[in-house]
Amino acid sequence: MVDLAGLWVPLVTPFTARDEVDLVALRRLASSVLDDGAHGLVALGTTAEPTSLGAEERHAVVDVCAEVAAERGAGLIVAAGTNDTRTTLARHEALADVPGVTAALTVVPYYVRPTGAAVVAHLTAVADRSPVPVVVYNVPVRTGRGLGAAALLDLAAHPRIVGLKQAVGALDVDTLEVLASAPPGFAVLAGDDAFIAPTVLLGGRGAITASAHVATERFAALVTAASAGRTEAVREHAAALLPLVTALFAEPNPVVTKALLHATGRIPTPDVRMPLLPSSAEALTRALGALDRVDVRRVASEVPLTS
Ligand SMILES: O=C(O)C1=N[C@H](C(=O)O)C[C@H](O)C1
Repeated sequence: MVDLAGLWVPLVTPFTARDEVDLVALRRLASSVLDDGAHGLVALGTTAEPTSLGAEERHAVVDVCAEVAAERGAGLIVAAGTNDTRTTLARHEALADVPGVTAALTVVPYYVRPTGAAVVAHLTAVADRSPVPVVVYNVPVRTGRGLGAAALLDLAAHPRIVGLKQAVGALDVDTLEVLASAPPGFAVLAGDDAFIAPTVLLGGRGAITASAHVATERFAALVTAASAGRTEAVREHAAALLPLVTALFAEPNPVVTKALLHATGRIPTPDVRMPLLPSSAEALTRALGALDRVDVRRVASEVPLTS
């Protein structure tokens, strides 16, 4: 049984002023979110700007995340999907050499626009050969192709496909069908930060949440409360966090999050690589205000302990 329950933070890639990956800052960030209640780390998620990293940089990022996860006994998901099957297979096979990987995150191939049947064939071929379990990443706004309930439930029946990061911008009927009908060992994770509460209340196992770089304790408490069905607490946490989530996603992820982490002294620069542009001053001001209004101390007793 793969343990995907809880809050997973897809880490940004901090850059130095010389545009190098700052592995020291990455290590610090990874440790801090685990200290603050995250169950695990996601390396090379969309938030990490993976398409702007070279092969050596990608390896270095994964190595740091693997080290920190191992030190803390935390989970590690590594995003290994891309838009061609051969490269996707090679990236999954390479995970055999990374210790402690909980699962690979495998995105629906973007840009190419294969048929639904072809996307299922791609994900099945990858899962057949992957040395680690696979979590499917369904994010049509980024990929141009979305998977509906029938395809997702087909994939959920594969013994190596253990979960779904669902990011369809809504709690739609397909998501409800998957939550209702997926096998017990299959974990649905909220992939849109604004939809953690309803997804987990309806049976989702947790969330992969870029916003949780900040106010991590409160996001962890939200997931914990929703998993336990404590609806009053869920409403309170979700209401407190929504302005922060909308502020962080006012511009393309992760530009505002990086600006906020820099402004609060947690990464050395707010820099993103082109084609992203840095956050506007207005978006940062709004995010700082939203973060200021989240009371993280309200939740101390609800944060699950990591080892
Ligand atoms: O990197 C991720 O994983 C996430 N990416 C999403 C996106 O940028 O679309 C947002 C989500 O919080 C996690």
